[in-house]
Amino acid sequence: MMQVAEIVVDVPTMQTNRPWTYLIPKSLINILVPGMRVVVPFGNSNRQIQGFVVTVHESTETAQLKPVISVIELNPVLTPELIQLGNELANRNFVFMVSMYQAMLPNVMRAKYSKQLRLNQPDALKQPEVQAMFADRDLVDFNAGDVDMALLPALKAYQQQGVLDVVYQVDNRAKVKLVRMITPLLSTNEYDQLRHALRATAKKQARLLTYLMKLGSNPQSTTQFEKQAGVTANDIKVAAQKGWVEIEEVEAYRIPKLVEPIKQTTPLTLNSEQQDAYDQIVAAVNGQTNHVFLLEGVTGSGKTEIYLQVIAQVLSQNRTALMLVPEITLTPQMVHRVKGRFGSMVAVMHSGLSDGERYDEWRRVKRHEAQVVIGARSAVFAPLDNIGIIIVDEEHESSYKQEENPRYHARDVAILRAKYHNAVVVLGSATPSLESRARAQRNRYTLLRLTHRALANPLPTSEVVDMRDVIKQGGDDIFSDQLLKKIGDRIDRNEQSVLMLNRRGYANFLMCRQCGFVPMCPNCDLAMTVHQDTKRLECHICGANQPIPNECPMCGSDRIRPYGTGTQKVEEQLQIRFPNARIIRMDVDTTRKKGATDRLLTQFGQKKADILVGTQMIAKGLDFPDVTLVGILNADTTLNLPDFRASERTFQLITQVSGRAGRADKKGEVVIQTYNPQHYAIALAKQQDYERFFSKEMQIRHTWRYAPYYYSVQIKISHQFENQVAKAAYQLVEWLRNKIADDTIIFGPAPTTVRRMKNRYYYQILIKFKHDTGLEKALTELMADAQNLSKDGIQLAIDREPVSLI
Ligand SMILES: Nc1ncnc2c1ncn2[C@@H]1O[C@H](COP(=O)(O)OP(=O)(O)OP(=O)(O)O)[C@@H](O)[C@H]1O
Ligand SMILES: [Zn+2]
Ligand SMILES: [Zn+2]
Repeated sequence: MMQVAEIVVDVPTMQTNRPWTYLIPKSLINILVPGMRVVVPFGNSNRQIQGFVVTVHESTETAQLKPVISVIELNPVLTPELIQLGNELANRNFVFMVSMYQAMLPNVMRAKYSKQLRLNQPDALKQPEVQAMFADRDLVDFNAGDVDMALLPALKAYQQQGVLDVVYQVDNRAKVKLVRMITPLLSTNEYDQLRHALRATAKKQARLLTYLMKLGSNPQSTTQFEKQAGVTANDIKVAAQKGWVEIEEVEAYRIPKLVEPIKQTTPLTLNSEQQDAYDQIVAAVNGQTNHVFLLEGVTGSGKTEIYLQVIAQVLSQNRTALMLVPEITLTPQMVHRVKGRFGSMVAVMHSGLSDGERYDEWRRVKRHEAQVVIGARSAVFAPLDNIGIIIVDEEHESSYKQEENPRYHARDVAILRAKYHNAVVVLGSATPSLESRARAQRNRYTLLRLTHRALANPLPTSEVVDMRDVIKQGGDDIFSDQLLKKIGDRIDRNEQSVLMLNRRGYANFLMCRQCGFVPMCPNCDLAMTVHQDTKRLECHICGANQPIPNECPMCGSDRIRPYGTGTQKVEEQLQIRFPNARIIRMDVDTTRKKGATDRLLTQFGQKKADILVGTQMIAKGLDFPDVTLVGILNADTTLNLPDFRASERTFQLITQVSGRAGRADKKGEVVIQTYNPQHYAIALAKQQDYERFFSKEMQIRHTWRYAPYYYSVQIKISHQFENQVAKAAYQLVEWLRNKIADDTIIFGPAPTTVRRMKNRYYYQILIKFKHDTGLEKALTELMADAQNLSKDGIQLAIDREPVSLI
């Protein structure tokens, strides 16, 4: 009997997508446990790769097995729960196991490989240049530019003779930050005596001793010590050699910083609706029953306060809490609210952190030093033990779905994890997704409703402005008079306005008035967006950019002009109309730098600006008491998308951004500018009537057989040449037709809305079904086949419940 380990290796292909058995060498017996990262040999060449141990057991058939080479760290990085979850998700979402495991870990744990040349037989080296290369070493880094490419033929020949080997090494990039700490070893008295014994010329040592007397027995970092004592690193080294102090390296955490200090807060007294919701959730928490609640509460109804009090209850039982929020609402304001209640028990996880910060927050959770995690999508994999509650705020947000491989929906993952821990899930939103609301209708989830705002102030009143009339009367196509007047009033009253336009840049596109030419992206079938701040045209799909031409490249005319409106133009035009107004613009372009969102929102919160202009990133979560006006400049941008969720998106967006107005004691107003005033999504958003929207939209979904009545899977397929992708797509549909159930519906193949992206042509196939095991089997087969297709240059992606059909 020998100890063996089942290991999933870092080779994301269909053939390798299973655990492989390895022998555990004597030195690693009792050390190797499931969840650990290891280095193993793989393939005929035995190159070294990273693997994840999934099980350890005994076996008699071990003759053929290769041994594990080493462990990457001594503690497992995945818990048994996460391993099981990873397998389940891989299976369901047509993803490789190893890709799923890696998605659960901080970026720095993604393996990097380096290639090295190892000299085996020094005496066999005859060529002088190669001899020179190995003059003082027998390992040469292949990636670092150490190797003269002219030597490649010679190296290859030596490799074939066995003189040289190419070895692959797994680099561990997960680095702990170390700080050098200095600890005084002697008493104040002893330091004093030493100082008196010094020669008069030993000025620096005297200074060092004087400082040590002040420091008492407290350790201090060497950098701080140097600065405050006015000594050098060398002086400290001498002191250590003399036994005056001890220097050691200790681990330090990189904790993400905020502009403003955290203010501690205490629980508010809940109003009766809040209390009722709280009581039901806490009853489930106390009973440790796995249960899902849908908390449908109008904007500003105090959902966040309920979350905080439920978390407090869970913590009092020594269990842990996970709170997910969409990336764009994981604002410093939200972090302040959670840290204000739970202080250093909180770990924050989102993409705005540096790799080091993310790794350290992850370690704090892993070591049980943080019991509350607040984070965006991928935080759903936080290595928490003993979870009592999982909150998914703004549960309707499409950003919870990871759109690239490995695809997963954080809301689904949250529900799976809660099942494992017998924990409670709270899905919260003012505008729940149709899917979740429908489940509540069928009592799969418990519906909890908050129908009014927490502070007894009413919801804002909304006005819809028909922009067709405005244009007919020769008005401005960006701002209606009604909106301008209201903005002016706010400036006079020293209140604030929020204006949303869902398009960044200056203008949609550039067009020549003479010949009609529109500059297109060279890689995509999409007009390039005008950016006035950088004076460039930019493709919003692939990022390609070029200078804005002064004359038309086709006909030479200088009458080439920007068309349409983006946030930059809104800012510019607003400044012309209100020269004294202070305006902050928030979009991808102004928030790219680390900490920029925090800075801009802090400024707005401190009333250093009158108007906040932005894309949908300002629509959710913001809670500023002096915002009394919200303007939606073009409510139709999301409505016109060719997607069955267009109405739902539009309703959600208008309702959410409207909810930013009048959240404290001042009354709020909303102006909705639209070219489709009669559309039910806009009319019902004006009334903030979610329940009516829900029943209307459910009828439409039923008629057209969409979610939540049908499940859907999208297959996206692409190739460099359009005829190839079309052919493959039609063949695929033919193949599928023989495998699916009678009531399963296939749409397409059809080219995607933007036909060519990044120099590839895209086709899509949409499949709608109720229950279809034949289809499930076909899709698994297809995933295996994707690898063969990729040999012909065809890429294929299977997306369960796609959130965007564009
Ligand atoms: N019980 C309460 N007593 C007093 N103030 C409260 C209470 N509950 C919430 N508030 C306050 O009401 C405001 C709105 O609450 P909160 O931001 O939690 O609402 P929300 O439902 O999460 O809003 P949204 O969905 O619009 O982001 C906040 O300023 C909050 O401090
Ligand atoms: Zn022209
Ligand atoms: Zn492009």
